Amino acid sequence: MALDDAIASLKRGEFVLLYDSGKRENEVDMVVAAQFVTPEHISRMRQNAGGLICLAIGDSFAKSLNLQYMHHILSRSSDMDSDSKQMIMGTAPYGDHPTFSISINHKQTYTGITDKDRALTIKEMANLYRSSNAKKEFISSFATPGHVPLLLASNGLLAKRQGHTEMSVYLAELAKLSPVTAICEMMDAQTYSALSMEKAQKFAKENAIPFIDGKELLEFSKVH
Ligand SMILES: O=C(CO)[C@H](O)[C@H](O)COP(=O)(O)O
Ligand SMILES: [Mg+2]
Ligand SMILES: [Mg+2]
Repeated sequence: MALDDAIASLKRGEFVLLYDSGKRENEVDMVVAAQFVTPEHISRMRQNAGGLICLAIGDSFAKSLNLQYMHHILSRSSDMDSDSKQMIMGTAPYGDHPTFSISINHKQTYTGITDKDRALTIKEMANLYRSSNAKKEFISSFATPGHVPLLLASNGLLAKRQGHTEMSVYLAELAKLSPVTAICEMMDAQTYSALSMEKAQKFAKENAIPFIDGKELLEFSKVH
């Protein structure tokens, strides 16, 4: 079953391709468990996916760090005038709220954007999950703004929201890994749009990467 292969791949620190649905973004993300991330993973997401490399984190971890959604931070900001607040996107065209929070760099990075820097930021965030003093270490070891956007998974995961944020964290939990995943949308260099599900499935087959359809994952989550 594709899900067993996906869980095994995540446990080995390898990628999974994750499709949401035609009714949503109609995008396929490359997904890897953050605790295994190396500069090579970032390089492969950059070259084989090409979207925005983000870090999705589970709800209780996000709450332990007091992380908020960016659209809430901006709405509450006194630095944004009321006219400008009309720009704040609370709902995406496909109906979901964005899961963006702040963006970060680990303080030992230099510019924050190189494969080495982003791998350090991502890996150290995953390590933080196991820390007994996560909030204190988060504040002392990371800076914002940075080059790794944090995405906050909804409490209740797929029961609440069926985005790549929640689906990737759910997969990590099924794999009994830290609920922290690095994800990146796959882009199509020929069409300048998102890579189609069909082309992504072909890439998955050619590269022996498990491909997960969000529809199946949602059905699985309803009965497990
Ligand atoms: O917009 C995004 C961040 O680059 C991507 O779509 C990512 O997949 C997370 O968002 P979502 O949970 O809405 O799919
Ligand atoms: Mg998106
Ligand atoms: Mg997405």
